[in-house]
Amino acid sequence: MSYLTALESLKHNLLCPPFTIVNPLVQGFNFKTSSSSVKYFQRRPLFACQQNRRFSSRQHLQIIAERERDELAKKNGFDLTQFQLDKIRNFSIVAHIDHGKSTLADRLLEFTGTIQRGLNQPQYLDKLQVERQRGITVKAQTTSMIYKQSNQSHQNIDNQDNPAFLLNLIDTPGHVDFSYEVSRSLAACQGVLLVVDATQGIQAQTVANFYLASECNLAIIPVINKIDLPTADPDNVKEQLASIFDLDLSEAILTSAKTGEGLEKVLEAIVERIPPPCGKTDSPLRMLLFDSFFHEYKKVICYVAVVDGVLRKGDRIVSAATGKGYEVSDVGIMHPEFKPTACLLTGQVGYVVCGMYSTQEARVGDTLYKRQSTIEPLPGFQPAKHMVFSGLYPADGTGMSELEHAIEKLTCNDPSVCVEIESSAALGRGFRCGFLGLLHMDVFHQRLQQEYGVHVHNTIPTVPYMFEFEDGSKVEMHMCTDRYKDKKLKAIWEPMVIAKIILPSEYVGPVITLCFEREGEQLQFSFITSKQALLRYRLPLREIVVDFYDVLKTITSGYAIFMYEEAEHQLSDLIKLDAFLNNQKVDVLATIVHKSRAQTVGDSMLEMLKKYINRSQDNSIQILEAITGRVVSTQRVPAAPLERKGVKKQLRQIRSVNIPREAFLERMKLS
Ligand SMILES: Nc1nc2c(ncn2[C@@H]2O[C@H](COP(=O)(O)OP(=O)(O)OP(=O)(O)O)[C@@H](O)[C@H]2O)c(=O)[nH]1
Repeated sequence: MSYLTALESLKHNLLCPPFTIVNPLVQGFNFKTSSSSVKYFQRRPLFACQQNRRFSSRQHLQIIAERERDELAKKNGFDLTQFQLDKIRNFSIVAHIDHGKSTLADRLLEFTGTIQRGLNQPQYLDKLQVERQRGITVKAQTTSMIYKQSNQSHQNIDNQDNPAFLLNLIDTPGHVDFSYEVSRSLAACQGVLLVVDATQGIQAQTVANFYLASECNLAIIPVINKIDLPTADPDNVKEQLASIFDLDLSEAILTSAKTGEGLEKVLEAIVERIPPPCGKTDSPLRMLLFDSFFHEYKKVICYVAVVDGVLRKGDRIVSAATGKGYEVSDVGIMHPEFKPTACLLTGQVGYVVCGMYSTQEARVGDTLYKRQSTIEPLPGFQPAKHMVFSGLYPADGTGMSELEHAIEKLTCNDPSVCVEIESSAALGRGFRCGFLGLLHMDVFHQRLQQEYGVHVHNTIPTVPYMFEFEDGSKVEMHMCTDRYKDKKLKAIWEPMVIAKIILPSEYVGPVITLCFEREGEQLQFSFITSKQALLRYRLPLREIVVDFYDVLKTITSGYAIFMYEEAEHQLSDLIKLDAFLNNQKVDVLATIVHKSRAQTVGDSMLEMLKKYINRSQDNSIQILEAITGRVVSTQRVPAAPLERKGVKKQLRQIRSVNIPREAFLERMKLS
């Protein structure tokens, strides 16, 4: 574990009163510790401590801290039993990217006294370093708040004295690449706040999230945010909500997450319009595992929604997916950090620690239930649909097993990534991973480095092609492997999407040109209103995943709404280019390109290889079209003395030809 990771873990999970972070060297602390921990502190002077206490190691500190935290929780007695079903509301905040979800979530946490903070603090629920650096949410976060209605607002509901409600909020990401986080979160909710930026109006993910929530039969509360901005046009947004979603205009709540305007109305609407969960309190326990993450000491921590029954610390539970049994060692809610409770009741959302060690055990969508009871498992989740695949190989001193552990832990927190082992003659052993998009892939790499300190080389991302062989069989492939070298390739089919673009009429011309350039086939062109047009196109996925949306946003000044759904694979003019060194095929150099670009890509690959190839003997390089065997490009590299001494060490020997690692990395940038 890196020092920074340890520190973050301490900050988030360990440091509750009476612990503080101190710098013992700067503050002159006299640590009477074992010699190894003295060394530890000297190398890493920042550490957690409690005055007048001694800790012989980090583990010792951890154990003491956890024991004290549990004692504290018992003393404070966080009692969830007061929140029976009718006093619970579970909801997600959903929106298009940057419409203000996380800011609104922060304000709600402040309003309910769940967090106290000053101005200009980073967003509380965007906890990951990558989120703070990029300014976007990539991970759904769950937090509970206790909301007491004011006398005035409460008079409309019932006649008890100021009842308290347990509100479970899930803040979700807005970018389409993280939509799997949204769909899983919705499974733990009965309603959503659909936030729309008052200056931008309805956008692609507003539409996608609206339909996701509707499909789950959730109550939808439209919230028009950023009304403090001079360009805000809430009336226009209300009209859009009515025309596109058929929502009642009076349902929309106007807010400014910046100034705090409208917050109480939002909380009242949550209590009044979102139904309480409808589980059975006296049935056997059934809970949905909807998220998880890996904790250095406790191992997997599961986020669960209790659908029926009650979960208590010490209960023995079973996973419906694996049949394995566990004992619950800790249970609680996020308020706003881990708050142990004695139990979780029907309808409540919280965390469970039960000794699971990996993603093989903690499967999102799984049903957990009590041993010796018979239950019907919950429906679970649709598997994630991977749009791009890329190889990850250890780099810069990272070992294969280190990378494997890091990927295992990270996929526990991001189950939308699929992983399988692959090996390449050029890069050694690595992993082939599937992602929901390029941003998702980028964020995954960054998290590997920042949260687990591992370094990776990634291969060029590809979409999943379908290879058809002469014997009639078809196989989906996301790398140019030689696994099926005994079969004769007949054709390549590529994944397609049906794209729907809603845009102001004045931008129709440039968007039609863009779709044409990206090999799109027009399916529909119509006008929704006199000012808004609708275009539908069938497009190759490979053209979408790279930069289509960015270009579309630029040419329409950000006004186009873009959505797409999967379509069937299509037989395409694609060809596989194989590279031959001294008449022998080198699988890691193979690539798939459109026929029209075969010559250009073949030539540049050859030039690049020539630059790097070992000239100690006569070598020939050829790029061939795999199906027809047509030679696209060919070169001879004549023998010459090695230019650099010692270069041999860095070379990979393939088919008796030495190729340096950087050649493969450069090759990845081509095509
Ligand atoms: N003026 C103004 N700015 C706001 C308001 N709400 C959010 N913002 C700003 O809008 C930007 C995006 O806000 P976020 O809360 O990060 O948006 P988000 O929807 O959570 O973004 P993602 O999670 O990345 O999709 C930030 O710069 C916020 O400070 C508001 O009511 N008024």
